[in-house]
Amino acid sequence: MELGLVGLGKMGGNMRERIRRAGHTVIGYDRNPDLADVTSLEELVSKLKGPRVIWVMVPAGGATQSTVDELGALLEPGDIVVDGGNSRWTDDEKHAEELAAKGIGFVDCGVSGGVWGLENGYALMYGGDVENVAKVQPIFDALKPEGEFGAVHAGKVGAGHFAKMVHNGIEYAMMQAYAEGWELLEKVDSVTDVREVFRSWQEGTVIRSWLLDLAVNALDDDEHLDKLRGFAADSGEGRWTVEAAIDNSVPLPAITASLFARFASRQDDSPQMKMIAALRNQFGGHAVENKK
Ligand SMILES: O=C(CO)[C@H](O)[C@H](O)COP(=O)(O)O
Repeated sequence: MELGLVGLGKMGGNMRERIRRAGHTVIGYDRNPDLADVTSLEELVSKLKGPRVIWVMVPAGGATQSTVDELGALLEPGDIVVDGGNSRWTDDEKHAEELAAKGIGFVDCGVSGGVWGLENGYALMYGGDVENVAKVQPIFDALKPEGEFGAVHAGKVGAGHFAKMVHNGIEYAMMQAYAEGWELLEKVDSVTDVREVFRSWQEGTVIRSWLLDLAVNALDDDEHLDKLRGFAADSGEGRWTVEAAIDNSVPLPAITASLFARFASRQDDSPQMKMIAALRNQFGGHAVENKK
């Protein structure tokens, strides 16, 4: 089948290649002309035969919103827009309604696989009407990993991004657990080769996982991670997971703590620990450390 793909960055560029390898025609548009097959969204739409399927793979928020708005003005009834970015699931219903008013279908799809997806396939979590999902199915089949699992029609519009958001929340907590264990192992003198401990865990243990494999890759590149600064950004999915937990009164202590650990990583000094130190000093006369 034919697909229009908007956004050819780290994810979209490799997805175009994987879909082409499966024998489909992909016309890609990106603001960067070096990556694009066409020079504008208008040209992209004009080159596709209807009913069209356009997959949007741009950053969540403003960029996705403006792309959906522009496509809404260019597409025709019966066409479908797929949002494959890491959009907040609450945006999906809005996009579906906006496009439905013009007879255009909408499917949301959480995509996981990162830079390894080209070879390994992309895990897909999608939401939307059965009829709309069916029109995109050949593309889902091309992108998904080989084998029985790796793709799911999670429910109605928004369910795909909700499932991906929870996946990323779990990703936060798992990474935090490996990171904490690694720091503790590095701290003690009795363990002389932390990297080999991590490597040994890759087989037979209850904590083996792809994230653990990636941790070993990272330690092979830089045994004590000396080249890195202890700073971690976040793109929003962890926050949205915690917000959804609050809205639904679901306790998420591990995921919430892993999000907050990232915030702590952005401070050179801890204002709240100054207050703790001051209070311990006030009530117990405990020693404080003064700035040099
Ligand atoms: O979707 C992904 C992996 O599954 C992204 O790589 C992930 O969302 C990165 O998120 P953050 O910047 O918040 O760590």
